[in-house]
Amino acid sequence: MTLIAVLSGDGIGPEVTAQARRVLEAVDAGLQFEEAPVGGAAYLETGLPLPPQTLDLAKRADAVLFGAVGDPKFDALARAFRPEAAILGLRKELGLFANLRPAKLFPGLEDASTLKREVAEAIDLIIVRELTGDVYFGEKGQRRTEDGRRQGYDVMSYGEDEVRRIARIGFETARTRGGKLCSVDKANVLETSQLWRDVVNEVAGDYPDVALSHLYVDNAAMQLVRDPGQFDVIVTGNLFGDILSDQASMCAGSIGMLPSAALNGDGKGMYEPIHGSAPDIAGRGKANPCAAILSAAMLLRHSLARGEDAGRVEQAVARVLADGARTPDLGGELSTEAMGDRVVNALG
Ligand SMILES: NC(=O)C1=CN([C@@H]2O[C@H](COP(=O)(O)OP(=O)(O)OC[C@H]3O[C@@H](n4cnc5c(N)ncnc54)[C@H](O)[C@@H]3O)[C@@H](O)[C@H]2O)C=CC1
Ligand SMILES: CC(C)CC(=O)C(=O)O
Ligand SMILES: [Mg+2]
Repeated sequence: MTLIAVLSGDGIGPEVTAQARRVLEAVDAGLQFEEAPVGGAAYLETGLPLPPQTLDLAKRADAVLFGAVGDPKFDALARAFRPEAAILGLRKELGLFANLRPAKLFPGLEDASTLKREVAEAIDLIIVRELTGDVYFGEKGQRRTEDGRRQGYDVMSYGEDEVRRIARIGFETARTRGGKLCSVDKANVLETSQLWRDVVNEVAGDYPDVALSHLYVDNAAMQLVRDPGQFDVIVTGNLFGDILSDQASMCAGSIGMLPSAALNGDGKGMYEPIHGSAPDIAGRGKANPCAAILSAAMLLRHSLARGEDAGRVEQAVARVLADGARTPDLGGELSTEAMGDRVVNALG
């Protein structure tokens, strides 16, 4: 029996996750699903954003299908109780250090991209984002300086082992694609980045067949909109990867199009769209479910070793988009559920 934990969360999380689950059910009626509350929904139910029974389910399951967490109504809570603590906790507890975020333009979405058609057409890259380190997990807090002023701090740090293992994922990913890896850092200013760059260069010795380059993150952000076709695989830290992937999503037409896989290097994975809970459109059937559906395809490929089924789902999404199916973010009028219907029907 294959068990999928479904943690759909807040805002549009449940709306898009429902469509991803339907697609998985259409691919294999034998998959078992178990749902558990997470994020703001879990806080309201249990007083905790990541209750022990939810974490236990995520650990027991063969894979986790995750929606999104967060809502402004929880902003005043202490950090440990905010919905976002749940996703950071899951990533840490499950050891999901490698986040794959593919960005490519599906044929038909050229006009949805913020880039000129001929520039947009070339985007087909994967951001390999480190996911359990960096400022998100360093010491943090607020304090008073000696003169009584408030100060906030978040410590950015990386150990060499953390950099080495994500660099290896970057090189291995590049090997399966175009053989090009671009490491993104801020080594002209940050010690963390200098270590990052040194370690990536050391690991490169094991991958002479991969062409390695380095970019500072500010330049990388600019290059991503100037000429995204130059990138094959980008490997970068947690913070930079978070920001660059949202940016890459608009090159590919919408933040509602980008899926992700968070992996522990041993088959365990959590699969989620890169977007958040989108409180501005939640509850109105306006969310694009494609990112969640494509995340389900990544689940099939990476946790269930069912690459052929993953390809079927990706082709179904490509087919309905080529036929003109569009949610509002892509300039259309289809509801979240209607878009899910189209993809399920295209699966045949
Ligand atoms: N993985 C997660 O659970 C994440 C959670 N968040 C949380 O989500 C909440 C909202 O954050 P925001 O900064 O507004 O980012 P967001 O990604 O939720 O939304 C940004 C913009 O993109 C639009 N958008 C997002 N997903 C869409 C989709 N599938 N279809 C159509 N439009 C879509 C939204 O309507 C909004 O205008 C916050 O509480 C934040 O902390 C943010 C990012 C990731
Ligand atoms: C709550 C955030 C750390 C999640 C996020 O923005 C992301 O992983 O893309
Ligand atoms: Mg993000």
